[in-house]
Amino acid sequence: MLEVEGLVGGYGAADEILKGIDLALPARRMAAIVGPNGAGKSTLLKAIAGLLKPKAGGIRLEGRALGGLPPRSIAAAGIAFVPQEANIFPSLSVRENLEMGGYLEPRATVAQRVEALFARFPMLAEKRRRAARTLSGGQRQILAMGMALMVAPKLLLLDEPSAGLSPKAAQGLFDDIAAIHAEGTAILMVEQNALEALAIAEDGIVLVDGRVARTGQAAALAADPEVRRLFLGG
Ligand SMILES: Nc1ncnc2c1ncn2[C@@H]1O[C@H](COP(=O)(O)OP(=O)(O)OP(=O)(O)O)[C@@H](O)[C@H]1O
Repeated sequence: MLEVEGLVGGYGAADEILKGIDLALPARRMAAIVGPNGAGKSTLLKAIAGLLKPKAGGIRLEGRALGGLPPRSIAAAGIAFVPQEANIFPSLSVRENLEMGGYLEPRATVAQRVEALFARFPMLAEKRRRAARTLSGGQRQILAMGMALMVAPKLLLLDEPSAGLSPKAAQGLFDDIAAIHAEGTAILMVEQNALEALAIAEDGIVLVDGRVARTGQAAALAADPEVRRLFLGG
């Protein structure tokens, strides 16, 4: 469903963070992108979401070229991006945040999807009138994912969803991510908690210095002593 070919790009004219990335993700599949700090993992997600203009290479969703399109068109094509930071509106209520997530959708669809998300995540229903700033870190991440799910995306891009969470909160969040995937959404997730991410993903992609160093079945990569030693901190 998603094909990335020879993707080169960075933040300025001179810097090249992504040095020729190739990857493919079938429909409904989940892949974890892991690798050392500064490898370009977040940059890759930003490029797919249209926040960075690639210098070279292609990005296709179901055969349609997306490289160079504005983020709004990429969202409309079915890709929703949850950035690592500033991914909710703190002063708006939980419900208003979800409504913002669906601002491209017709009003009736928004109301329906908010109700579906309340049924799916009872915590969001319970706190629907609370300002988002009063949520815990893990609850904020669920709200941020809920906002992304408001467009019923084919592909969800998650940038370090467990960042800053306690191990227990992170595990709860990973369980929710696994459930969202099981319900049929393809997910490409960047994670520092590499082993936990590989445990819920089907595929693993190890990114090192702007290039794909290894790909394979997530479980096989997590069990590979060389991958563990070189890329996953032992
Ligand atoms: N907004 C930005 N402007 C300029 N350079 C940036 C920006 N964001 C990231 N970079 C640079 O791009 C490179 C890759 O960063 P990126 O955040 O993609 O790495 P990462 O693999 O996600 O790392 P981490 O695991 O530490 O989050 C780094 O050298 C970083 O300094």
